[in-house]
Amino acid sequence: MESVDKRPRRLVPQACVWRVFIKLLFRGASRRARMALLHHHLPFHLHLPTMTAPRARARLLLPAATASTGLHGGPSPSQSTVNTFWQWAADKGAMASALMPGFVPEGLGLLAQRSISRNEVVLEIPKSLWITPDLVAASDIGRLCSGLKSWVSIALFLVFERAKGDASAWRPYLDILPHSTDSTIFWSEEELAEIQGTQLLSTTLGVKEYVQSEFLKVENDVILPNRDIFPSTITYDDFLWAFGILRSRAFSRLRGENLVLIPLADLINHNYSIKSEDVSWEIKGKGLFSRELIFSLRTPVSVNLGEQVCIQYDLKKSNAELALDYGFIEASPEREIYTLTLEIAESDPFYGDKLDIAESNGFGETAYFDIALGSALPPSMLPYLRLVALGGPDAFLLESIFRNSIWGHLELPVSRANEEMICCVVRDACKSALSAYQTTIEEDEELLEKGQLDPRVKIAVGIRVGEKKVLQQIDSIFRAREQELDGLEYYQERRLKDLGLVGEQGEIIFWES
Ligand SMILES: C[S@@+](CC[C@H](N)C(=O)[O-])C[C@H]1O[C@@H](n2cnc3c(N)ncnc32)[C@H](O)[C@@H]1O
Repeated sequence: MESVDKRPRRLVPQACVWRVFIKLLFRGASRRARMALLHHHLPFHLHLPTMTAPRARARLLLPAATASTGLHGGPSPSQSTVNTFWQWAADKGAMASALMPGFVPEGLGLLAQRSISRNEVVLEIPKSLWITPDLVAASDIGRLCSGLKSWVSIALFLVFERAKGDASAWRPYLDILPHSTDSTIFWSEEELAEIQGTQLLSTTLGVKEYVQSEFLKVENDVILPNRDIFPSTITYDDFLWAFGILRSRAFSRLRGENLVLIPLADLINHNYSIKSEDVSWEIKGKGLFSRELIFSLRTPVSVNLGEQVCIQYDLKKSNAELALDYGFIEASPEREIYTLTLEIAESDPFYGDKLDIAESNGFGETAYFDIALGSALPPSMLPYLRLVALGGPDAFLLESIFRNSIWGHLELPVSRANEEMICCVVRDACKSALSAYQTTIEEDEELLEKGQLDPRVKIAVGIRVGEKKVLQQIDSIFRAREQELDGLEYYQERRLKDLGLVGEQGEIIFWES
């Protein structure tokens, strides 16, 4: 579905003259997602409400949620509700010979009714059962939805149909949808206090702010002027529910403008051990001349009778994205991502030249670098950092005669002052970010080892420990670099070498005239 930009807090390093902003965005993958799907929707600056951590401590040792209250606190659908939905989907042409919906630890899921081989087609859902912007356009509220973003029109459709109750043709589907998930957008203030200091907190607040602003627009422009069509009150919470449903249930390639909800197929849960993503489903033509589109789902692994058929939702999502979209995380280092956001400040005396250089090399005024636990820094991060920090005696490199070669120069240390500056700024930003967390890595790890955490607290602890580890890793990379400053080769030395003016031992060669 349409993504939203996530503009978290800015960190201004104390000791350095230029600014580095650190914030969480959807990871590298995320960056793609952000660019493709959402980035024009959020205001750049977000205000973070003050979160009070101490009240949240009480939750730490609560037992895990019990099945009787439903996975996410709301009532679970009853077996008969699930049966009604199953029958309704079959009547509308859904084909599922080898599986059935059933209750599983993740809420509802798809259970194998026999052994199923890898790559076997397990579900086929005709387009007539999909909820698309076109379906909304042809519905009772269709004429009111022209011009709305895809996700806004489908969200409005979901809350509109839900408010109709028995009168809705979609009731059997709406009845099996969860009341909420463990996505951070549904967390209480007390639960959010558990992620105080994290990029995920600012992202979550940013997303909620975005949803609220979209709701206010749709309320003013569509709902309130059409009271005859929307007789019952539709609230921000209803709209947030629909947003959460779309984020957690739309398949990864069926988002943005292509947003589609596919009932029954959207009961498929995620299994971290499945490493193939794209082969699990496709959209293909069926029937005479292949005119009818169907969504076809294959099992990516073989499954025994009674087991769940699952897929891999998205290999590239960070834990923060998983927590935000679906309400779970994984214990794997490549999912533990911190996004360093760098910016060429408008107040920089060389702003225009730097921006020009950044743009000629595929960057902008702001650049996002996703850093994963245990992985090297993204290759273009150091050149960009050096560019942002360039000034003083090094500023000659910004002159236009260097324009074609500057990026090559920035890939190597420019000067001691420049290199020291980048170490200082990044280390300051890391220290500042680390000081905002309420707990240490050791305290978090102890909590995780003890177990018995409420699912949301477990997500919170996993997220904050992951972010802190990545920040420590970044800090240690730049600490090591700081210690090497005297041994590095800088631009002037390289230039003299190129001109043959430096001897084997690094001495400057003079000529006799
Ligand atoms: C596409 S829906 C799958 C159907 C869902 N289980 C239900 O009850 O409607 C995605 C949601 O299922 C749950 N889910 C899926 N895979 C999960 C997993 N591996 N661990 C925990 N929850 C999972 C999360 O609540 C997620 O937001």
